[in-house]
Parts: sequence; C-alpha cells; structure tokens
Amino acid sequence: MPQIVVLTGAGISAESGVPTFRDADGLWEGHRVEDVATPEGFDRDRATVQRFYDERRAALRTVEPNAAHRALAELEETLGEGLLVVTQNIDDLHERAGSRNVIHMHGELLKAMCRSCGAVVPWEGTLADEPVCPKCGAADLRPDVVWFGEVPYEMDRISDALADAALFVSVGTSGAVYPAAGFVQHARRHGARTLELNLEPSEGSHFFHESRQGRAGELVPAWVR
Ligand SMILES: CC(C)NC(=O)[C@H](Cc1c[nH]c2ccccc12)NC(=O)[C@H](CCCC/N=C(/NCCC(=O)O)S[C@H]1O[C@H](COP(=O)(O)OP(=O)(O)OC[C@H]2O[C@@H](n3cnc4c(N)ncnc43)[C@H](O)[C@@H]2O)[C@@H](O)[C@H]1O)NC(=O)OCc1ccccc1
Repeated sequence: MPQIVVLTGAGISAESGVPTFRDADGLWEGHRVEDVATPEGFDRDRATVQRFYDERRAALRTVEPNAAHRALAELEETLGEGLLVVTQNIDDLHERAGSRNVIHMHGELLKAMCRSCGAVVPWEGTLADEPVCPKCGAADLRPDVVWFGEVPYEMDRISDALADAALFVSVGTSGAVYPAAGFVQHARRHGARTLELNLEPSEGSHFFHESRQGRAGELVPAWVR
C-alpha cells in the first residue's frame, strides 16, 4: 500500500493550458454542468455533450505536461508503489509526464464506453458523428467519464489507500465535488498527515494540517525536492 496519496484536480493542469472548471474562463462558463456532465443531459441533448467532449479531446493534443506533473513522475521513480496519484482530471498529462501509478476516478477523455455492450475502448477521434462500437457494432458510444450522479471509479482501492497513507497531499482542487472533497477527512481520520498545495484556499482548507498557496508548477517541485 502507498505511503503517499496525492489527489489532483484541474488546477494541476491549468499551467499546461487546460481550462479549470470554476475559474472565470472555466469549463462550466460556457455550459450548465447539468447539461453536459450528467446522464440526463446526455439523453436530453446527446450531440451537445458529444461535441463538448470532442472539443476537449482535440484540445488535449495541443497541451503538454508541466513541472508539477513531471515532479510527481520523478517522485514515483523514487518511491515506486509507495506513491499513488488519484486524479479527478480526465486528461492524460500525468501519464505523459511518466506517472504510472495513477487512478482516474472520474474517467479518461481518451477512452469511450459502449452503452450497449459495456466495452471500454481507446478513443482519439470524435463521438459527435456517432461512430459504431468496435466490439458490438452498435452506434452507442459515450465518453468514458464519470458524470454527476454516477459512481466514481475504483472507490474501494482509493479508500483503502487513503486509510493506509502516512501522507495525503491535495494539489489544484477546489474541494467542491464529492466524494473527492471528503478524502482529506478520511485520510486524517486514519492518522495521515495532510497537506494542501493550491492557488487559493479551497472549500476544505480547514481540514488540512498545512495549506500552502501558490502555483502547482512551483509548489509541487519545491515539495518533492
Ligand atoms: C457539485 C457538487 C456539490 N456535487 C457533487 O459533489 C456530486 C453530488 C454529491 C455526492 N455527494 C455529495 C455530498 C454533498 C453534496 C453533493 C454531493 N457528486 C457526484 O455526483 C459524484 C460524481 C462527481 C464526478 C463528476 N465528474 C466530474 N468530472 C468528469 C467529467 C468532466 O470532467 O467533464 S467532476 C469535475 O469537476 C470537479 C472540478 O473540480 P476541480 O478539479 O477542483 O476544479 P475547479 O475548477 O473547481 O478548481 C480548480 C482549483 O485549482 C486551483 N488552481 C487554479 N490554477 C492553479 C494553479 N496554477 N496551481 C494550483 N492551483 C490552481 C483553483 O484555485 C481551484 O481551487 C472535478 O472533480 C472534475 O473532475 N458521484 C457520486 O457522488 O456518486 C455517489 C457515490 C459517492 C461515493 C461512493 C459511491 C457513490
């Protein structure tokens, strides 16, 4: 079990040019969450939701990991299985920086899920043109992301790792979305030291032993060194 669990949010990818959710030009600016990130929104207006994720998938090819992603990948080289990164992000910047021990609790943009046969397949292209599932041939693919009201991925593995961790670090997250926002309390209840690295205090800052404000691209390498 990992001694260190690092939870990351949109803030760690901000310096790579990936928009966050709640900041001024955040993702939710152009769209109502319930329209584009809920199963109901998908049933109501499938094309808008597919386009929303197609745009984000295309934009992923124009960005690179930053110093914060790279510092965590270097730390994994030292600690191996001793470090687990749990990310709320659906981008692949942790992996492109070299991290391997990563859980995408809210899914991945570069994967599609077939609603008819359940297959999960790598997906680089678009879904708005309603391509067919490579496994069953049904034209019923959706982004493999966890929408509001849906159960996040690998919650058992995550809660076991939090309970065993000596140190829990949260990077670039506003602490507004559950169950991720509750991880600090879970880790602390099991005796972990808790540290927040964020541009500004988050909704859960008061739950942490220590909270450092600043940009992830500076704070994370400084913490790792
Ligand atoms: C709005 C909120 C109140 N609603 C919820 O939390 C809901 C409902 C709910 C459940 N439990 C509750 C309890 C209380 C109240 C509500 C609930 N939760 C759910 O529906 C979840 C599912 C939620 C997942 C939804 N999908 C996402 N994403 C994928 C799609 C997509 O990406 O499109 S959520 C999405 O929004 C969240 C955005 O938050 P952040 O990443 O933190 O980004 P944000 O912009 O908010 O903040 C950025 C931060 O970075 C900082 N920053 C900016 N730049 C930098 C910088 N350069 N450096 C450092 N920091 C920086 C900023 O200051 C800021 O603080 C992320 O989780 C992200 O993944 N499912 C569930 O609960 O199922 C049941 C269950 C639970 C447990 C066990 C079993 C079953």
